[in-house]
Amino acid sequence: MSGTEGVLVVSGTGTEIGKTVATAALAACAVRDGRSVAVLKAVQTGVAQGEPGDAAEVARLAGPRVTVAEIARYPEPLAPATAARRAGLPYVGPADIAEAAEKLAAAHDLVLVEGAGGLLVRFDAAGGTVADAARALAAPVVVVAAPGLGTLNATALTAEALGARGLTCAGAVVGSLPATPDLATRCNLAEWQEATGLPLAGALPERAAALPPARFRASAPEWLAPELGGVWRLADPGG
Ligand SMILES: Nc1ncnc2c1ncn2[C@@H]1O[C@H](COP(=O)(O)OP(=O)(O)OP(=O)(O)O)[C@@H](O)[C@H]1O
Ligand SMILES: C[C@H](N)[C@H](N)CCCCCC(=O)O
Ligand SMILES: [Mg+2]
Repeated sequence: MSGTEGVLVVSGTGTEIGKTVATAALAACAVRDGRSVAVLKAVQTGVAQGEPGDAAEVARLAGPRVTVAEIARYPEPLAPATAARRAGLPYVGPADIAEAAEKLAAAHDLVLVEGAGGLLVRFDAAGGTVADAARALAAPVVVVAAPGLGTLNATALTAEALGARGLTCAGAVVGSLPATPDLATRCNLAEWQEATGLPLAGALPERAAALPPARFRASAPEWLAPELGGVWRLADPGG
């Protein structure tokens, strides 16, 4: 089994797509392989101070051996730049994200950086994105995507945006795969690389986040391809 090290940015085709759950699975695989892991939720929006956000969800699923951190949070469930402006709070831009990730990387084998929403969501008034942070870090990007009808276009657009910025994709991961995939999903999985330009490197079952955490950690390698630290392979989806 190979795996991940250094800094990896976990982005996706949009919000509520399974980035946090996929991040927890990536972290769990690396911990199982004996690596020290930190997860940085760059900016959390839509969660009040003291409430559990994405970092807490990663800690719950991936376990106490994973260091979790968050740079800032803003109360309204909006893009970070918008939420910061409306709250009258300082922006957290790509350079801040890169600096925080580098600090964590000095003390961990693997740092996973989760953005907010998709790749081009704005973090500051200058329009800085998590793609800019990935560039500053020279970090590969994992693209978490939906499985069903419409995902091929959204994933291909994300692939183009990565390519235009000279960024490397570490693989696309389906964030939540139904137990009984419909026709579009089966066809999407079969055509993924050809249609999107990104290699498919895993798929989390839709029940993953509801599993008891110990079971989540034990099962995570089944959901991620060897290049992401697991043993997943695409079974014939019948598309
Ligand atoms: N594989 C899965 N199993 C169970 N629940 C899932 C799975 N994938 C996503 N979910 C649920 O869907 C919701 C959105 O997932 P998640 O929080 O990972 O999205 P996200 O892409 O990280 O969104 P954001 O942009 O807000 O960070 C959550 O309530 C999560 O528990
Ligand atoms: C609040 C939400 N869950 C995310 N944290 C932020 C998503 C911003 C998406 C912006 C957009 O693409 O329209
Ligand atoms: Mg998230």
